[in-house]
Amino acid sequence: MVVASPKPLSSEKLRDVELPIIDFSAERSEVSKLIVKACEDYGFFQVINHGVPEDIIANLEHEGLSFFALPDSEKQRAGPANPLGYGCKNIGLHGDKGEVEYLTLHTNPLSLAETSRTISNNPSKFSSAASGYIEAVRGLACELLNLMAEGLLVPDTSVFSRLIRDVDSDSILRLNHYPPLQLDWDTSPSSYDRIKVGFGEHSDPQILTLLRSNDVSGLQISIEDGVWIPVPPDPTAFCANVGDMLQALTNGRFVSVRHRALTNSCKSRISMAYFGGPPLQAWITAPPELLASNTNRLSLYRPFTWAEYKKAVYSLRLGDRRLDLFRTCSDAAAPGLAS
Ligand SMILES: C=C1C[C@]23C[C@@]1(O)CC[C@H]2[C@@]12CC[C@H](O)[C@@](C)(C(=O)O1)[C@H]2[C@@H]3C(=O)O
Ligand SMILES: O=C(O)CCC(=O)C(=O)O
Ligand SMILES: [Fe+2]
Repeated sequence: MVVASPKPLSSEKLRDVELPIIDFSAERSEVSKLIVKACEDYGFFQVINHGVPEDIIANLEHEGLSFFALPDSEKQRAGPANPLGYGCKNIGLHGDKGEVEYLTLHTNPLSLAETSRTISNNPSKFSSAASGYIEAVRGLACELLNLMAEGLLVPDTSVFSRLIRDVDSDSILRLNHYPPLQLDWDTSPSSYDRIKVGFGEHSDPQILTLLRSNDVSGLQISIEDGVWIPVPPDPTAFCANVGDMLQALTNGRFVSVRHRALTNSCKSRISMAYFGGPPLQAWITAPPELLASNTNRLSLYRPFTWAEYKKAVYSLRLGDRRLDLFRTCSDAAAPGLAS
């Protein structure tokens, strides 16, 4: 069957680019150089041979699929997403919509145990699958952040990872489910336009996101407005997204990647994203070594706390470029926020 794209997607360009794949089992200094290059060029890479045990991933995927298969009335017990909990089609608080249902959980063990009671009839099974996954993926995220600091020649190599290892880190686990689209036989041929936006264009606000999906395509990244690069699905890999906080912490050397997820398949897509965030009171400032490499030794962003940034995140729309609001030079700020 020919798959056509609906109006909002048809004016866009798709570009076939080979995105960086990092083999985590390769030699350390080589890995750190490649990661830095990927974060500078794309703010994105895929990690293979990452060492997160398959059964840990499979357990959480199984729990997620069981939850999303429940009748609506049962899923609603875990909602509405405010912002934690179950949400369907509404993203955030300002009218963003998408063909997605999701569960957003705080990684804090007490919060996780509490939310699990609304998610499953066997809450301890759900929370142990989620906490096993969080622990393993946080370990990988910390290692990647250490490699980034090494590659950037920052002497304090745990300067970034410390923020997400902190017991008070404000990190999130999110399960997204993009159901296969139903064919509507009795309407016009346009009902065959099967590509829909599951999760609209945005950047992730936190430091680093590690996202794992099943073998169904949908994720795309953009490094140029209106041009999209599809990410080949690989259930054995993790996608790493530089978040807004890492862009600020590297004084703009790394770019927080704009991305989105489309639903385009007869198969349902499930993704599990770990968003490594700092503690609420943490100050976001680049280490001095990264300021010195900047031509005029200035910081691109004014110092701010994650709490202050998070407030801005939740007061804005999904696609807004919020980091621009924190730039030091007013003339360098983007003229406007996306609608
Ligand atoms: C529209 C929104 C949803 C979001 C909070 C926001 O106001 C803007 C950022 C969105 C985002 C994108 C990445 C993650 O999926 C997320 C959990 C996050 O931290 O920022 C979502 C937020 C959300 O769905 O609550
Ligand atoms: O499901 C995906 O592939 C992307 C999800 C995403 O970008 C997010 O949850 O922030
Ligand atoms: Fe995202």
